[in-house]
Amino acid sequence: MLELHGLSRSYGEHRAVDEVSFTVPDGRMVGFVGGNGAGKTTTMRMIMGVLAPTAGEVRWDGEPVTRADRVRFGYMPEERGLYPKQPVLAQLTYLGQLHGMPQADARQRSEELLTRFGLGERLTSKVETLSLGNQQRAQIIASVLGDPKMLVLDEPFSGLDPAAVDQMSALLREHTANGTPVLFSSHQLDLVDRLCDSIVVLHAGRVVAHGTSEDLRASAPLRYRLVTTGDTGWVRGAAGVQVIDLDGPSALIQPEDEATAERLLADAVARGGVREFSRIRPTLSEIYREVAA
Ligand SMILES: Nc1ncnc2c1ncn2[C@@H]1O[C@H](COP(=O)(O)OP(=O)(O)OP(=O)(O)O)[C@@H](O)[C@H]1O
Repeated sequence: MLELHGLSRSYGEHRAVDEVSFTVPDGRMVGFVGGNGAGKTTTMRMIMGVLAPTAGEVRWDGEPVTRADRVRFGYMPEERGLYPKQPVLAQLTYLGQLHGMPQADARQRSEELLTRFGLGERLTSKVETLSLGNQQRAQIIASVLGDPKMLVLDEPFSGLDPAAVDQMSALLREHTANGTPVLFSSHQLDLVDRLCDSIVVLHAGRVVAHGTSEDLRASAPLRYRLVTTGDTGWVRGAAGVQVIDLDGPSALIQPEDEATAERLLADAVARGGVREFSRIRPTLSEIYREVAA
């Protein structure tokens, strides 16, 4: 398990990361989201020891993380790391060896993964001759070589087509199934929602929300869509109800609690036909906009 305790980093007067604390439990996939400049990359660099924290600590399995621990972490940095001029299989084999794999194993595993991800015909191609999406596939493969104990991936899904997203998701799931904690950053909120066991939302260097998508939804305001057979304008006068949007027969409302919602429904039934009365589940994007506002 990876734990961050009060991790902070300043650049001069600017506090890029401000007392960030969260955990990535064994076998769990945690999505790290936040707008441009929120501090995700800075946090990941501190996890990997590329950048020293101004304050706070990273712990691995209950102890302060060491250099030896980090050697066993798979890392996909924002700046990427493959050499453009080198053939892809040779390069991944070399990186596998750096992670302690014997050369033959590193080559076999790299070839197997490259083939699985559609690059079986490109083993001897130089990295720079691959499309950006295919370079990205090779980058992800590089980060999972050598049985990593933890995966820290900075925007691994950016630039991947939907098929590659599914293949890479399956690959990461294989690692969590073996107990490996996975932390990845992304701006693709629907993907994070679909894939992750829990989500950390960073805004201006601070954690503003943390939990499963169900937890985050539960903390979002209670909202219903009410559609009647007539004009629904009367909801404006209903006690304890905030009207978010009103368009003829259709209203988006925010009752202060469930009891108020039930009263409103009874009122609507008494006034005539009710076509729809449904709880609105906010998307992760909507929750994100609320917490980052
Ligand atoms: N080397 C640096 N020197 C000065 N400021 C920096 C440096 N690196 C990052 N910052 C600042 O720290 C803040 C956090 O940046 P960071 O790259 O961690 O954000 P991010 O969440 O990864 O953003 P993005 O989604 O755009 O990649 C930003 O305000 C950025 O300008």
